[in-house]
Amino acid sequence: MASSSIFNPPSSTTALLLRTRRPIHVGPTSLRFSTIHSAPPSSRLVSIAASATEASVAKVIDGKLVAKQIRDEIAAEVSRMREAVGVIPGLAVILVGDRKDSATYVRNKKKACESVGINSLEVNLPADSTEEEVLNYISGYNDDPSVHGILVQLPLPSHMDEQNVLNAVGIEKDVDGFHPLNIGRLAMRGREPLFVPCTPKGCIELLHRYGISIKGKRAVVIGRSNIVGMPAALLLQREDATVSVVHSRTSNPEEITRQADIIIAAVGQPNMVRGSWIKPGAVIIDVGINPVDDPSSSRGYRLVGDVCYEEAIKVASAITPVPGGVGPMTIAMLLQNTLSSAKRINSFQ
Ligand SMILES: Nc1nc(=O)c2c([nH]1)NC[C@@H]1CN(c3ccc(C(=O)N[C@@H](CCC(=O)O)C(=O)O)cc3)C=[N+]21
Repeated sequence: MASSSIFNPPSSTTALLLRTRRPIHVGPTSLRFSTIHSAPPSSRLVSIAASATEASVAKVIDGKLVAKQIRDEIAAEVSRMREAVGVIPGLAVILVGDRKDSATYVRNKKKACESVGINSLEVNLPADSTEEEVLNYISGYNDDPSVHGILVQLPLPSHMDEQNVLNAVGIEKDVDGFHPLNIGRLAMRGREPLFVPCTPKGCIELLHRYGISIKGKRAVVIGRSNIVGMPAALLLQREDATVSVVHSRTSNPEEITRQADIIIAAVGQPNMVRGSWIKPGAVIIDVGINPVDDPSSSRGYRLVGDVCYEEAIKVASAITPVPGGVGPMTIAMLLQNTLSSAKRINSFQ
């Protein structure tokens, strides 16, 4: 098989390869050259020499396409369960306030639910609601057998104690994976969380589905948030990577990042990771979704990642775009968590 197939995009012809999720072991060196040059070993030396002068371009990891594939798989499972036991998975989303970005995300989640046959319930509370009102809704959904997943859209208004609210979500319906018990289990060897947070789970799923092996690799996570950076580092470690976390107090972020075979960037700083930060052949998962002014766009802004895409694409072997990378995967993982919750609650395999 040509070595370039390792990074074949998930088209229908490669769907089988992708679905098997068999780890394909590719060292950083072979990653570096095999993706760009599919030449046989005898001419590899020539390829290496050429790569120093020729511009090479990273494979684009198509999160939108993979997310669509996953939604199709979920839709099939949802109807199988409905036909077998008459249960339809239900997701309750609690949105407090009227932040425009949050409203957009919630709308997208609802659309995604509809597209796979998951029921979505939504409550939009005013920004000046009390924490107690939010807790009351959570408790109602905890007791509601038609609800299998509860998501409290973040950020909450500043007068609420976010952790207190997240703690109230029943652990068996915590499809965001933000409950301290789920996070705690994620951090422990030999334990399994009921749910893994959607964004980091989507990052790992992209690596798996593109046949990029993690075991033994050097991974650098940039950012240490509770919802992305920290769980991403834990997940990579569970996948046997050697993990470093770079954050705002790291004295030499560029130097550390340049050691990485796999970079997960989740800081919310537009274009922070430059080409010079990237080891040639590294794989980049860009979680950042940052609006920057763009008068030429109809919205007046466009979205860019935490990684300078134009520079990175010339150095990396594979990279996720923004938009169309991790974002759609986050929502696909939420649907997957909701389905698996409904299956667990109903003892349906
Ligand atoms: N409890 C909670 N759980 C979350 O999972 C959660 C949250 N709160 N608060 C906000 C963040 C952000 N988030 C995104 C999901 C999808 C896209 C997404 O699909 N983005 C598209 C672009 C969308 C556009 O064009 O505007 C893309 O990257 O291609 C982005 C961001 C989930 N979050």
